[in-house]
Amino acid sequence: MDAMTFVLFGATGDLAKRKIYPALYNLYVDQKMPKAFSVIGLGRRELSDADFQANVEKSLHEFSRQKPEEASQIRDFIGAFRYCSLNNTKLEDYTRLLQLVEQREQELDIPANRMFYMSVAPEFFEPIALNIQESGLGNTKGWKKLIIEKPFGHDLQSARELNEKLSNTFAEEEIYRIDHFLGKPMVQNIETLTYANPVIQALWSNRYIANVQITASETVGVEERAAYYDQSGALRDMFQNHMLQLLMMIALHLPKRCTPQEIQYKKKKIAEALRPLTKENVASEVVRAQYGAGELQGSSVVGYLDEPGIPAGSQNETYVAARLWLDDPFWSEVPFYIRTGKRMAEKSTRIVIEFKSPLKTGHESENTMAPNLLTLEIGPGESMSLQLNAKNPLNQGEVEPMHMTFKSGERNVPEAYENLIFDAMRGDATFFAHWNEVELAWQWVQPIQEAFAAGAIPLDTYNAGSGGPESADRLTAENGFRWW
Ligand SMILES: NC(=O)C1=CN([C@@H]2O[C@H](COP(=O)(O)OP(=O)(O)OC[C@H]3O[C@@H](n4cnc5c(N)ncnc54)[C@H](OP(=O)(O)O)[C@@H]3O)[C@@H](O)[C@H]2O)C=CC1
Ligand SMILES: O=C1O[C@H](COP(=O)(O)O)[C@@H](O)[C@H](O)[C@H]1O
Repeated sequence: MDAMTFVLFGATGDLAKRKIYPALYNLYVDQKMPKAFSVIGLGRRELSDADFQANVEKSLHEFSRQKPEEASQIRDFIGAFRYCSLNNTKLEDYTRLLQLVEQREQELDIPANRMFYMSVAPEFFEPIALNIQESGLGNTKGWKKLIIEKPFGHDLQSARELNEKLSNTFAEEEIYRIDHFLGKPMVQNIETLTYANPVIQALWSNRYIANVQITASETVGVEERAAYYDQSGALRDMFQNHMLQLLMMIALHLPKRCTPQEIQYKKKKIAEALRPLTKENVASEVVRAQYGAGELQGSSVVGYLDEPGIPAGSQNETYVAARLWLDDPFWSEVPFYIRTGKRMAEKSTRIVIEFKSPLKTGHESENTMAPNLLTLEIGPGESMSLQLNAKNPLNQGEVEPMHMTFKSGERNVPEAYENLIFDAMRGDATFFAHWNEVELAWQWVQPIQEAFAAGAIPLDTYNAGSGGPESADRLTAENGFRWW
């Protein structure tokens, strides 16, 4: 692993505290950080290096997967951190930053390899990239890379503009667009599952698969993010990025272990194969809804419109479900159902593959037999479970479902941000969103955005703590299925 300087914009923010510092620390403990590295934290507020280091240490005690125990290890780790007060939009502030970066490179005697991480609000993505270029920070003799947070644009046009601007400073292969769902261990496992298991590989097509269901249900509501979420909604916040990325990953055909470039190529092919929605059919393929008041885990919770900061009469969706089709030889005629919502009964992100009914046997129990299901539980907790049918030993005439389940159990597995930062450091883009995928995903959701804006799709309601709006059942039922 190359020695490097990690330049973090948004170092005093929530994401840095909860995810980025713990990720760096766990990589350090697991000896996955370079032998020599320096971290430069940036934000507007004035902090001394000591204050900054104390904040980082506090975040590790609170949020790290592996709790810091050895004082010397912690000291060594946070000793690599320096702070520089900077306004993202002021070019003159970058002169001080460049000086500090160069000074640290000299002190540590490391090459000018620079990893820039934009953990700031999206309106700063463009000015930061420009200032990195203008200040000379980007003209390095070593490598430079950019990790960029979501959201990447708020529609097709703004995403294209952002990409265009970033490309003046960073080449595509230098940009690592974070989609943290791609860092989740079970999602990273999909690739291996499909190429390393002949049993699964043989079944991975429309010949055996009846439908694919991707669910991300959350119990949390809008929390303290009203200003962002009311502009974003479930479509932009979850569907365009995380959910479509899961679809691309699960639909991949991997006859062998592939390079990052091959995976990106295959994901692009899947995204291109998504059958476009039209003005005429969008309302029949998409359901949107907003949560009302309800009961969740024994407590009453308010509806979306009564959440702090939500404007009266907001028509923003907190739930989206859709039926998608891939015009691809492997997947034609297989519906993909996607749903995601806030304030639902349970927190669960999962993919369920429903297999076609068993071969016709003429046996009377055939119609009542449960389908074979392969369930990949992505979080919280990870498991993989296969539902098969077996004879009930107490009633020999009866066929009943049985489950074979693998749980990752007590293993203290790395978190998404650890996996992703590690991959970016070593230059592996397999689990990052390539521009082609991002652009195609925005292109696919555009008719939905337009239909929402025009009020062409009714905004249904569902009670907080429920399984979502009943109207979503239509999407599966119309093809003879149900949600799992
Ligand atoms: N928090 C989360 O769970 C998630 C966040 N994200 C994304 O990560 C990014 C950061 O989010 P989050 O950490 O929550 O945001 P916060 O609002 O908590 O932090 C924003 C950071 O930006 C800095 N900042 C704001 N304005 C300026 C400025 N003009 N110049 C320099 N620094 C500035 C702030 O520092 P200061 O106040 O000192 O200036 C602070 O460090 C966003 O893109 C978000 O969408 C993505 C997924 C989850
Ligand atoms: O990106 C986001 O993801 C979270 C859900 O992530 P998870 O890892 O907790 O499943 C979601 O709550 C948030 O609204 C969205 O911005």
